[in-house]
Amino acid sequence: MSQHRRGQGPSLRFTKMHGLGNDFMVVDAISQPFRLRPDMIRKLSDRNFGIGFDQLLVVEPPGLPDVDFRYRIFNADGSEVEQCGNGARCFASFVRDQRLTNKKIIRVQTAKGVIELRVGRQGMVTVNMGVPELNPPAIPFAADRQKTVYTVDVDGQTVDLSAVSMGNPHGVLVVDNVDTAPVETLGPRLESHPRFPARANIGFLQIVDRSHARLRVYERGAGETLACGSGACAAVVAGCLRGLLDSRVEVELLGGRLVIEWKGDGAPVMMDGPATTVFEGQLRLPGGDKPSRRPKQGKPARQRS
Ligand SMILES: N[C@@H](CCC[C@H](N)C(=O)O)C(=O)O
Repeated sequence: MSQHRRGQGPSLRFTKMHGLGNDFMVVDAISQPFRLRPDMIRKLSDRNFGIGFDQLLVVEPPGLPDVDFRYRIFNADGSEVEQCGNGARCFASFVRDQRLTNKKIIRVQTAKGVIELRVGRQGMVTVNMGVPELNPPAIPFAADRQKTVYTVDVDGQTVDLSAVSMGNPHGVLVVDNVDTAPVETLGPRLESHPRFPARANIGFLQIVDRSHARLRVYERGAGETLACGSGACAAVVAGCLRGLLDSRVEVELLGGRLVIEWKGDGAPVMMDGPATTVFEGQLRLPGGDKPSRRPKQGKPARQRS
């Protein structure tokens, strides 16, 4: 429970976790009061002046029947988003470690629907990430009709990409070699491109063979990360639709490997990978950031203002 010391704000227990180096601050907002403003999230995400993380994950009681928890996700820039695949695996491991559940199959409500997490052996978790969305307005992506590959103008140059939503928006480019791909330059331009009105995560996909791929992702609201689970799912969907990949693919990211399976049209994407706990900590919040019992429902990420 939170405690107050004279002249200081309340304290907050958190756990630092990662999925293949995509790192998280995870907070149990069921057994302690919790609320953080976006500016506070940005400060805490700082790797020099804060705890350092790509995303903040918050565990809340469910708001729907037949669901175990509600899962809220905030990017390092403070924006609330709909989906985080690596975070989902850490979420499953966290709620079991904290004894919030002993179930091995956990149903979780996200801002874009319900996902199912299956806890396996040796820290591995399988996530049913749901059916990918390819309809442009639902991604959202500006296009007059649905296509597998769109040509996008970036400062006078054209780039071919696929647009996929895994609950959150992704653009996927096929490149010859991820080591030399223009992730730092093209990533931020496409992340905030006007054709992605809610911004997007941008994946650079290298096909090794039909069941192996390499991937780097410039994440919306976090920059390039060591791994992006929803990005790996979107990349495999894009690769399958382009006829370049089979239905079961090992995706090599900077931080390690994920196995992604997609059986095609109308089928959900399954993601298999590890979840790792690094340490547990307690944070003294400034007086002005008093947690409240009722966390406010945030809006999905929009254009940076
Ligand atoms: N790292 C995540 C994705 C986190 C959210 C993303 N940056 C967004 O804004 O949609 C993953 O593993 O999927």
